[in-house]
Amino acid sequence: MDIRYASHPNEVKGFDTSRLREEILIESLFRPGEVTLTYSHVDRFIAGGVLPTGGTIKLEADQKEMGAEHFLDRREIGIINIGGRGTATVDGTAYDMETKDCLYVGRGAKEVAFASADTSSPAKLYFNSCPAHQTYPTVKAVISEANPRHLGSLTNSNERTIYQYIHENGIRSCQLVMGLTMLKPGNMWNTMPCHTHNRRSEVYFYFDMPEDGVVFHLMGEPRETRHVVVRNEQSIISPSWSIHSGVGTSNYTFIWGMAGENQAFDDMDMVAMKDLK
Ligand SMILES: O=C[C@H](O)[C@@H](O)CC(=O)C(=O)O
Ligand SMILES: [Zn+2]
Repeated sequence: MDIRYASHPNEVKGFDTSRLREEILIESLFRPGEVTLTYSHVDRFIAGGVLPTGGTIKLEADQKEMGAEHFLDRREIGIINIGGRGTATVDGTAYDMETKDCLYVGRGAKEVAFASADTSSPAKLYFNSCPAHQTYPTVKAVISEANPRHLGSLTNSNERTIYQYIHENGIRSCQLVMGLTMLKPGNMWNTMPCHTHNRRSEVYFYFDMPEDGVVFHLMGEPRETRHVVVRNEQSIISPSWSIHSGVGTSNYTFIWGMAGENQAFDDMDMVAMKDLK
């Protein structure tokens, strides 16, 4: 699996474009018939994707890097389908996964496997996983069961709805907080005004973008910002000290996942617009 390390903000200031991309961008998450895994030492967060184009694909532990027999021996996972209909089977129980359905699987599940209902329009299962100290029940939620929060306005080009799936008042977990944000047509900005949360790191996964569309994702300390050009179905790892915001060439959707010290979604350190550099 692809291993990423944590970097000090003072070191990141000196990175050129390719070094910054190597550290924080995950360029390829969906490969036919494979599970892709990126392991970040920031909060030991794993982000990955599964694209079942043939038979069933199992989620397996990287024996060397995880030192575990099963992927979820000491972890929990949140999975959101962004593709065609599929199934996620957890220890023999099959969960139907339509697009934008979310499945949380608690620590200790042994066999997790994925399949597409129709391989001509395969499921695309994006997931986030982090260490877990106890078992919370495995629960599925459809988008209408997620908690919607409407934010922004068309005049600020940032009208969007945040759907919270795994959070303090929704699907329970040890660390993982996860959901997705959909921008309304004509809106291109996410998370501006921006924030940091030194208590948690966060991974963004951008999708529902045209192939030639880009998001200029903004990262860095508030007074030392940098951008990374992100394309459809790519992820960005945001260390806890970094802002995470972006502007696209058209509207898009993104999945956010967080882990760390707390799960308090609103515990953010807002950055005043006058302080950005
Ligand atoms: O800590 C919370 C996260 O950064 C996101 O949920 C923000 C977001 O989806 C948005 O403003 O559109
Ligand atoms: Zn955030």
